[in-house]
Formats: sequence, structure tokens, C-alpha cells
Amino acid sequence: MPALETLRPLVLSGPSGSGKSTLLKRLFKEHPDRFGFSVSHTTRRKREGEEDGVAYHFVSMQEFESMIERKEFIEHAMFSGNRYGTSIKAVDDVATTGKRCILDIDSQGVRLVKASHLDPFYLFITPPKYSELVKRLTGRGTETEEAVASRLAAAKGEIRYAQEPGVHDAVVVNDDVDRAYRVFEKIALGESTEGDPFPDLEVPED
Ligand SMILES: Nc1ncnc2c1ncn2[C@@H]1O[C@H](COP(=O)(O)OP(=O)(O)OP(=O)(O)O)[C@@H](O)[C@H]1O
Repeated sequence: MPALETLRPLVLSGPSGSGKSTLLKRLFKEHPDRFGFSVSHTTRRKREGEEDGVAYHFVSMQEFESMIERKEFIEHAMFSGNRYGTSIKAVDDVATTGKRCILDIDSQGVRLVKASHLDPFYLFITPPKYSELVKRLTGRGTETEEAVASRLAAAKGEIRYAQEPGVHDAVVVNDDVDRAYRVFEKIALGESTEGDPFPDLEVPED
């Protein structure tokens, strides 16, 4: 059985474009059996071929609302008339399979996790400089100019929150991706809790 620390949920956050997906993809590729994501609850109808408890736990609106009342969700939201949420139990269930649960969330999610009974390790992924974030988000080419601008505005909020003392347990600076991955991998595997120093991101004033 792995040590307890390696089963403690890992909360990953960082501005859009900091490289969370890049690092996570590599981690899951190199350690396919060590990590997992939690299964969300939803009130939307089950589609053909979908199995309950795999992509989602399918529940009725009434059931979902009783779960809200019992404070079983870390976070929940409504999209086009359906409810979606992450329960504390779904996160704990990942640990019972011997895998470490990773939650890739924004600062709003981090605040909610902090208000819940979950006790994860909080890791912040950051670019070395704000200007680098601008370069990567523009370079990714997956967004319109408008979407990039809105992601950058959100990024400033993410960075400001992360700069508050005590929010995160460790920081990984995604400068050189191979170097950043090595620091990230050690933390994810529970081999280290030591990250990088928080850099001066030189965020421009609004
Ligand atoms: N160390 C790095 N150096 C240069 N480019 C990088 C580095 N890490 C990631 N990138 C590139 O930066 C872009 C953003 O990375 P990625 O999509 O992983 O960010 P993200 O934090 O997951 O963003 P989102 O939250 O929007 O999904 C991608 O094009 C990626 O290839």
C-alpha cells in the first residue's frame, strides 16, 4: 500500500496557459496507474453507451439537491438546465483504488476546496513571467483574440490570489518544461513537497 501522503488529493491550479495540461498529460503517460480524476455527479440524461459511475454518477434532480443540502459537494454548477458537481466522496473513492486524485481547478475551486473537509496538497503552476504567459496563450492558437484577452484578465486574478500567503503548499515554475516536469513529478509522486521559489512575475497594472 502506498504511503498516505501519496494518496492525499493533489489540487493543481494556475493561470490558463501556465502549462497544467502539458504537465498532467506527461504525468499520466509516464505513470498511468498512479493517478486518477474523480467521477462527477450530473442530473443530465445518460447517453447511449454511458455507464453509471464511469464518466459520471447519474442522479435525479431530487437526489442531487439532497446531496447539496447534506453538503456533500465540494463544488457544483448548472449548465443548460443540468446540474454537475464534484463530491467529497468521489475524490475519496479515487484513493480507495490506490491512486492519487488530481483536481485541476481554478482559484474559485481552490476557495471551495478550502471551505470543505478535504485536506489536499495545493500546488500552483506558474509561468516564469507574465509576458511569457501572453506569448504562450497567443502561440497556442486555440483561442480567438477576445478569448485570449479574457483568459489573461482571469490569469491576473489567479496570480493575485496565489500571491496571498499560505494559499499554496508549493509552486512549480514552468520555465523549461523538462525541468518543471521533474519538480512536478516528485511532488505528485509524494517524493518531495519542495517546489520552486515564487517568481516575480512582473504583472502589469490594469
Ligand atoms: N515550459 C514551457 N515552455 C514553452 N511553452 C510551453 C511550456 N509549457 C507549456 N507550453 C505551451 O504553452 C501553451 C499552454 O500550455 P497548456 O495548454 O498546458 O496550459 P494550461 O495551463 O493547461 O492552460 P488551460 O488552463 O487554458 O487549459 C501550450 O501551447 C503549451 O504547449
